[in-house]
Amino acid sequence: MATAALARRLGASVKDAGAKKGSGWYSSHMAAASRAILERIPLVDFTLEIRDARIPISSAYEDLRDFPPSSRRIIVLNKTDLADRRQTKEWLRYFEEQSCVCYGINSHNKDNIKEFLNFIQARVRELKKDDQLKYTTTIMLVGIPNVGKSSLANSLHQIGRISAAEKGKLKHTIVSPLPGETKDISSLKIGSHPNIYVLDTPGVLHPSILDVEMGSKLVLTGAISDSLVEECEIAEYFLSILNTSNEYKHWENLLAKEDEESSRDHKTNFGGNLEVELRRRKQYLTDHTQEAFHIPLGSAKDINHRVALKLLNLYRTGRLGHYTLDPIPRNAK
Ligand SMILES: Nc1nc2c(ncn2[C@@H]2O[C@H](COP(=O)(O)OP(=O)(O)OP(=O)(O)O)[C@@H](O)[C@H]2O)c(=O)[nH]1
Repeated sequence: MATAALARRLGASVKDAGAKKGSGWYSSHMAAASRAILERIPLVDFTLEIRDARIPISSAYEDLRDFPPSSRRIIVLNKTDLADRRQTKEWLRYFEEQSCVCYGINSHNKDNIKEFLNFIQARVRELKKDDQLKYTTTIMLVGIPNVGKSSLANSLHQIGRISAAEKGKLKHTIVSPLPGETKDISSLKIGSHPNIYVLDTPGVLHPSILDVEMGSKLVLTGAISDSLVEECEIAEYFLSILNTSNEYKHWENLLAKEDEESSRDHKTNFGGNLEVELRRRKQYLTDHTQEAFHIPLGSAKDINHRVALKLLNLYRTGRLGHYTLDPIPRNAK
């Protein structure tokens, strides 16, 4: 079946699941969080809207849709390591053309975080000229579930404190591959002179997703829990995307390239041993990729389910290539 038809079928299942009271993706904690976030927007200095770089439009935070672009609102496309690099550049250009301040980032990459911290500090200096610099700056991270708000908050906290030579224990907000794990608003210090704090907030989705294709992208990228629909249906949708892309042609190169990138990142970030890391990585990829496509004995339904889970895990961790699922709007300038 064609990708669009599969997206609509999966999106319809997501929509039906969301409509079931008490068991959908919208929970009472989201309603409370949405109100708490809206109350704080006028009080904070900056609002960072975190989106998933693979779905820059589908992952928009609904409550901010009607706010006009402003230098105090920054759109952050996170998980750029999982998206198509060329399309991310086009998306950044698109947002700039819409007069939005926009930044692309991989929250797990130390160099990205350092550059982003410099960018934030420059914005803070611009906003708080002269004596205002002695006052504390607050930055609130908002977004739909699972886009990486807590990961970004933790990374900024870690790097910010090291560069400010701050002493004391590092704090952590909850990071999880499952959506909806952050339930409270928490603050982490990311800079001194001036003091800068980030507020990590729970992910909030709109109570009803009207666009069925958007629903299918949200479940594939992990913003909506897999438990609401059949995992086989999600995997089938991913396979249809894979079939229409050229990514699989790069799979042979992907292994070598990822080895190279991963060991370089590992060395730069954590000072690891190159050879050991290369061996570990190769072994991991070989084991896991073979495991995914090896058909174990068992009922057909069980096998399909296991393969679907593995496939989704490989896709979501970037081991099957880089995909941007939202196309740039045709009427873009
Ligand atoms: N590949 C990749 N994974 C990321 C990145 N940022 C976060 N993740 C992963 O995405 C998942 C969700 O991250 P969280 O930081 O818990 O997301 P969140 O937006 O706080 O989630 P909620 O609690 O649902 O609001 C985790 O498995 C993270 O490790 C990134 O830049 N690249």
